[in-house]
Amino acid sequence: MTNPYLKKWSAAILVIGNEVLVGRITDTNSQKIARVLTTLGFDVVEIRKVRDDIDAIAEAVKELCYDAGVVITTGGLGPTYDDVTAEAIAYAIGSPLCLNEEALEMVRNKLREIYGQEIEEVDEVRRKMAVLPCLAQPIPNKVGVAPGIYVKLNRCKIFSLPGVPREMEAMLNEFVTEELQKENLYAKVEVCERLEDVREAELAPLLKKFAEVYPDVYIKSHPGIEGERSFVRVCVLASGPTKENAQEKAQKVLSEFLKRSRRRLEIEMIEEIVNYTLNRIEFERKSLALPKRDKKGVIDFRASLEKDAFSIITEFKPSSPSGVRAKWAPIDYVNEVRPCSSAFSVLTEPKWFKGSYENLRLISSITDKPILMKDFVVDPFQIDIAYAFGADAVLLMVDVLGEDELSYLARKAKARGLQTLVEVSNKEDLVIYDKKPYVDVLGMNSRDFKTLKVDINRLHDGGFLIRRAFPLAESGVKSPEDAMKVASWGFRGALVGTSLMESNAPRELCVELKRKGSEALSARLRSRGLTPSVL
Ligand SMILES: O=C(O)c1ccccc1NCC(=O)[C@H](O)[C@H](O)COP(=O)(O)O
Repeated sequence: MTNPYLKKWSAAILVIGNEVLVGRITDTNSQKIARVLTTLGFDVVEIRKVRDDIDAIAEAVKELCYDAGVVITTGGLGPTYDDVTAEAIAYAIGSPLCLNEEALEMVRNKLREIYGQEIEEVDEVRRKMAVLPCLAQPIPNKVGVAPGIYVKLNRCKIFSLPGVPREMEAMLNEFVTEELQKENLYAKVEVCERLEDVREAELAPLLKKFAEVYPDVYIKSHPGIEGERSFVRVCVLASGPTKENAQEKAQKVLSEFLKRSRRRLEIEMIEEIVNYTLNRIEFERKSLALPKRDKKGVIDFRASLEKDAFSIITEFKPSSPSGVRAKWAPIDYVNEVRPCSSAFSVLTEPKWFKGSYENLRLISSITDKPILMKDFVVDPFQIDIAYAFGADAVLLMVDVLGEDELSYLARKAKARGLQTLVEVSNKEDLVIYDKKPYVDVLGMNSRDFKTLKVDINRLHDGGFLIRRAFPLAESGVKSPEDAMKVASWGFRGALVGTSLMESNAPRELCVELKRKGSEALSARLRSRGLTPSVL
């Protein structure tokens, strides 16, 4: 029987021989066959080893043929009593055995070549090598005597090759390759690069992420040590309709991986937080019971920011790596800043920011303003968490996620009805991400993640680069003057945490930030002959 879902491009390898099982011989054939099959575009789904036993071989061939479109066996084609592959294949496909005249001629020619004389009659022992399943085609053996066997079991192509490596390789590289190239399969290309001074464990979380985000490529790390220094070779195997296409796909994923891993390792603090978050989410996936969302519907985050000339997102931030002397508990804080707040941002990261999902739920239950869940979002489960605990938008950081993972998570957020605040840390990324349709609000952070220092001058004129998304200034806005500056640089709002959390009078400060930002914005519009309509 054939598996109805059999993929003709999946392949399996069967190594036959007691000598392999008792450890007398090291099997190198399967590795070579796997490599050739992979470069031909096949997915090798299994490599199995079996003893010289007709029933065991036949059973294995049938099982492997159930799931694979191609099965290559190696070993058991010789003249001795324990060479039983031909008989086993015949048994597996339900065919009688026949003396194959073409195969006999191949054996005779080879013997003539070896002994340098005409062979009248091939003896009984050697004739055995020409007895094949009646439906089989013999495969010429350019190096040794025993012909290989090519036969089909329903849609599964079976190639039986000799166990002697040189003989096996000659058949594999010629007959088998030519036959399989007719399949018109996708081309496969592997590209690799070495990352120096890094350990495999440090890359493990990112590798896992890439395997999730790029399910159609195979990404693998190979660690090594040279003297005192450790390195990891990272390889990406991709397939495509043409070799060029596969090469391009593999190279794109590899380059993205190298860029991301170098950046993450460079920004140590972010790397530490992200790795901790990946583990935390694994734990939460098993232990956190998601509540039913209390809030009805999702509030339009962007529309709320657009209502005001200059908007303030007030952040509830109990702690942070750069230090916050927080003076406020959630309810009091919300009541204080409510009049000036266009939206709230609630930290949920527990270790460095002392945030919690409970704060998110609480704040969302006492305000009708939209809520941003502020966390290091690296896993789609966090989107479910955000929704369940009442958020209306999520933060996605370009420095943490890179382009493809970010778009994957953004699509997940959109599917939940949540909006996105995409955060970048440089102006080049502002231009790139402004074009992405899944970005609702585009924020530029003035914090240098290596030193954690904020410098709002880094945002200079950044807002003007944003044409489609809502332009938001993030971090370091402490005074009305700062609000005026970022508004004069084209930003239409600011995300403010530390200065409000540390203030004895956050309402006054927040109102002033909003007023001065709005004034600067209207002055800018008037200087361009425009009438500010939302003031
Ligand atoms: O706030 C930190 O120390 C910090 C450190 C490392 C990564 C992110 C960090 N902050 C996240 C933010 O983006 C800010 O909380 C947000 O922009 C508000 O900034 P601020 O008004 O300066 O608190």
